[in-house]
Amino acid sequence: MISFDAVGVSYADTSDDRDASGHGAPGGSAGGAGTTETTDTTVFSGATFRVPEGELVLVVGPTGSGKSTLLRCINGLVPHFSGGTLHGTVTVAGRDTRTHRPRDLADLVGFVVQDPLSSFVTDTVEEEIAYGMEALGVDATSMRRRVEETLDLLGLADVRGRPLRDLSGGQQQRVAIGAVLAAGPRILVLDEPTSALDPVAAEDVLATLHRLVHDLGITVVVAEHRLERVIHHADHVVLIGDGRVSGLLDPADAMVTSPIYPPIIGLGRALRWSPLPLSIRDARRRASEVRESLALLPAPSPTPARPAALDGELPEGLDGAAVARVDGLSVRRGSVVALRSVSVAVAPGEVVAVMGRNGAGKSTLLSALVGQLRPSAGTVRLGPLDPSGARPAEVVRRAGMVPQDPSLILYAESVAGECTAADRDFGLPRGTTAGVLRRIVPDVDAEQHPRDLSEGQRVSLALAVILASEPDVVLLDEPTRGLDYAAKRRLVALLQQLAATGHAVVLATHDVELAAEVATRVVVLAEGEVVADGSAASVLPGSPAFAPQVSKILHPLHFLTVDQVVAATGAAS
Ligand SMILES: Nc1ncnc2c1ncn2[C@@H]1O[C@H](COP(=O)(O)OP(=O)(O)OP(=O)(O)O)[C@@H](O)[C@H]1O
Ligand SMILES: Nc1ncnc2c1ncn2[C@@H]1O[C@H](COP(=O)(O)OP(=O)(O)OP(=O)(O)O)[C@@H](O)[C@H]1O
Repeated sequence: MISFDAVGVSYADTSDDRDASGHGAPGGSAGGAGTTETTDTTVFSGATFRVPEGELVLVVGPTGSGKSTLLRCINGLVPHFSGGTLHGTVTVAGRDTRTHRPRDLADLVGFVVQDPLSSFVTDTVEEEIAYGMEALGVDATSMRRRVEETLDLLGLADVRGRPLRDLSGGQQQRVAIGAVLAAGPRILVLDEPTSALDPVAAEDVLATLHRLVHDLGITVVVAEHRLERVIHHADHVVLIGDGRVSGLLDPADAMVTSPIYPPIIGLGRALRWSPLPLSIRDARRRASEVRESLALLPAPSPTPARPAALDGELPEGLDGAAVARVDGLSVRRGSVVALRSVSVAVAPGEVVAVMGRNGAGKSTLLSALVGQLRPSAGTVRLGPLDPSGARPAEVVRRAGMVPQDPSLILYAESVAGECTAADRDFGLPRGTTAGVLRRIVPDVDAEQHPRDLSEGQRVSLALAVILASEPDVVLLDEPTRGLDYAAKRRLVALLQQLAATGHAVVLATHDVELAAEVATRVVVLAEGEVVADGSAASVLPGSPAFAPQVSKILHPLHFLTVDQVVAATGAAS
């Protein structure tokens, strides 16, 4: 049904001949380069595979390896709108994408892009869900029914009339998925669909996709970095990296050698399990012996190692040393009370993960900490400073935030320009920001325009700009979108280094594996209130939503990460 025959894509270095929106010149550059002297960069070549009807195929590859590019070939965005040059042939249900533009494929292929906000064409939730159906001429009665079904399916009934731009990041991602699902395409292509979803919402969306594949024969192609969320739903895996693309592989076979693998596979590999289990259930069965032997050993030391005095709740006496604190904080956003009487203090050396369902108030808390939102009650302090009354220059010295949409803090025309500007703005030695960027993702092209970066590259650039300046407290809003496991490990190392040198880190995240690796403390918000606040080892394992894979497999033992198990058993990582 989807057929790739010797497919390759290259991008011309065309920063001069693009329109301001960052999309290719109208008509694209199918088969041709831009209007200026250009050099082509090949993203991948020689992709040959066929996805049969009714399969769920997962595309796996490092940050910037070409997953989005490959997905865009399926609905014709490459070559028609993304500026890429297409080699070879892609056909979808017999239609050649070179001669069929995205709108000629819209009845067949639904596409959920990585950045939901950029895909919205209407103003409110209901309108957006109905829009795709209207465009396809679905009759009013069916449309009404499908809108209701979709609102229920994605937990959006409560926000149905709300403006899209006032929704939280996860709520926006749900709308983007719902809008595409409601139109009922035969083929669904989703680019990192769960990156902004809380763990329960992510599981719901994937269970829905699974049902569509199994019950209705829909074909689904999905690219996702959080393999722990998807791998057990996949019929086949396509690996992409170093410019090459595999054929369709059995998921368990692919995981034996894939350089990218979730913790369950890391554990299976370390303990030399064969075949490798893909589901928690299979892994738990396989792990019964290990659980027994680990139970005889002392409990693992918390990760990461940190001063004992800072473990868990902020000890009294250290209160005065808090680099950031909110007391009795309430924040109203339009008609919504996003935070209610929240009190949290963060000390130097802490890495605090703020977790909670979509819309729980995580981004609101971060925005209030940098003074972007004013309290309706309570106080916010960065050290002694009240950020909402302070000059921006005073705030940025104390707190730096990477927002959920990283492009909000990127202004320059090139990666190098962005890094130089950050060095200058923060009075850093030349090359500091570029050095931090290289530590997260080593091979970003310095001349590239930020708008042309892959999502993970763009997130990394924003992280580098903020981390390089080393403010007292670093605030990161869902910082791992687009990041592969290796980049995440490098980010974890950077954050631990910052914490070890007396800085504090607060990250709002749904990435439970990241929280398990890096958080010294976890604060859980629900409906704007703090419902848990303690060490990662005390908060994460007990929660069905936030327990990391290793914890689920070894429950009731308190192991959170593969490294802890390796350290305890002496197994090879
Ligand atoms: N429009 C474009 N013009 C020029 N280069 C591009 C363009 N889009 C992507 N690239 C480059 O092509 C490569 C592949 O990008 P792509 O977005 O397909 O990667 P990805 O695997 O989806 O990344 P991520 O995991 O970060 O989402 C990257 O090096 C990126 O910088
Ligand atoms: N600009 C806004 N205007 C009105 N309400 C808003 C606005 N931004 C967010 N909200 C609402 O405030 C509540 C908290 O949103 P917030 O973005 O803080 O949640 P979150 O926990 O970060 O969610 P997510 O995990 O989905 O990113 C949600 O109900 C959201 O819809």
